[in-house]
Amino acid sequence: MEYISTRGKVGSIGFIDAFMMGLANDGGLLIPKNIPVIPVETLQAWSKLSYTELVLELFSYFTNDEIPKEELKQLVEASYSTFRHPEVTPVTKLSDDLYLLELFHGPTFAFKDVALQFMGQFYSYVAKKKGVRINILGATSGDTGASAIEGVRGKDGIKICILHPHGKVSKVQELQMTTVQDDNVLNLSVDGNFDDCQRIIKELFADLEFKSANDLAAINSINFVRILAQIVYYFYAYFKVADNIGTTKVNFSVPTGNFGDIFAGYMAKRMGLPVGKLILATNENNILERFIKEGVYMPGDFRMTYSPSMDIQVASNFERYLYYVLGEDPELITKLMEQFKVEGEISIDGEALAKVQAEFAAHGVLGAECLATISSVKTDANYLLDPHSACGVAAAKACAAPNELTVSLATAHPAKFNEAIELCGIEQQYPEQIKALFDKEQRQTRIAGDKDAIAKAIEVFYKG
Ligand SMILES: Cc1ncc(COP(=O)(O)O)c(C=O)c1O
Ligand SMILES: N[C@@H](CCOP(=O)(O)O)C(=O)O
Repeated sequence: MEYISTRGKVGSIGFIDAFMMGLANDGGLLIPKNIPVIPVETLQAWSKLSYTELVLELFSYFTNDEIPKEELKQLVEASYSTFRHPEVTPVTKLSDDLYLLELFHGPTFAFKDVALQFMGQFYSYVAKKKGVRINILGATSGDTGASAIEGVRGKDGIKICILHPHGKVSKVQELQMTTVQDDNVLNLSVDGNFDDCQRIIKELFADLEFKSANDLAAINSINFVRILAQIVYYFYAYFKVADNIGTTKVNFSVPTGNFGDIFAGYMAKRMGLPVGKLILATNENNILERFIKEGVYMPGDFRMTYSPSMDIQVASNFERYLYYVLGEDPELITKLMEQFKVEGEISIDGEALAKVQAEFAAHGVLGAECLATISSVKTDANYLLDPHSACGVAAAKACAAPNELTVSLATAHPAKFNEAIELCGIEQQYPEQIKALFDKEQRQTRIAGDKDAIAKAIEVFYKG
């Protein structure tokens, strides 16, 4: 498998090079040159595998044997040995046609651990094998940061700097990031919102001189390995709920912000998994809902919501999807992304929009509906959803036709977002690991949302 950029100016590169490049050097996003299609007989064989066995089988289509089999197996097993559930991402039934895919059994209680536990192991492997320094730079609306830090804290040859929007993450998310005392971790608390943090790191990655001088590496979903690891659980969940592997269709409802998770679902569908609709759930920050319904991709006003990790307007992975839906034309994508930078809008219509609407449904879940969903699922099924997962369930109910089988992604544990849970009048017990955070000392640096100031701070940290 070779990897190319959505903007066409990187050439074809291998798996490890794509991992290390993160954001494509031409400013685009890396994608596999061809999407492998898995035959039905293979799907049937895969349906009997454990989670880690499935990871290895699926990765084998993407890694080109660049990592010797036995070493990859050790990395994968180490990655998922930190999960609290033996199935890694178990599926639970909410009703006859609605299932939850629980993605929060990793160390930081959010779906990010599924990919970032592996990426932590993989960065460490590459640092040792190649004798290179790795300086991770990431932006977070709360969950990626905690998970990425957990994946690499204390690891030799690796430093990590995470930008989070000051005062716009939940208390537990903030504690998870800022109570880590390892010297290889820097938390910058940025005056601004997540879009500002993401724009700044993308600009720093796009400055190739700065990127190379500082050995920058990416852990956000701009890195294709994040997407790859997230494709696995769509297959795993499908195998748990489908009666006839290869023919039964299953919808997936996905709480969405940066479009990484649902793009992994799109890839799974392109790989031959019988996915019905991909149901995109947003909160009030609903640029993607508007795109799917109207074909217009244009940021609205930033809103703080009960699901802060999804408080995102400019969705990183949208460019990857646009590339596919508009006929894999890198020149067109380059033009459209330039246009977006200048005019702040991309519009599609006609056949392209019809294609989008055939693949996706969308529902914007406002605050009241989010809280009502948490309350009703607690009452009806005695299951406590976090506010992001509640958006997924609300969208599944709004978009799936009666009797269609739907899996809704439970992307975080409710203990991370007690602010919303309390508003529902529900008292929850924190897991011990989360309770312990409140007694720890915090370390973070407040900084203006200014690219140059941030570049200076991270340079000092990486060189120190
Ligand atoms: C708990 C939670 N749910 C959903 C999302 C949205 O996922 P994505 O950004 O991949 O669309 C995020 C953030 O990414 C998150 O942290
Ligand atoms: N919601 C995310 C935002 C970053 O998304 P990513 O998937 O590109 O890392 C977060 O929790 O930080």
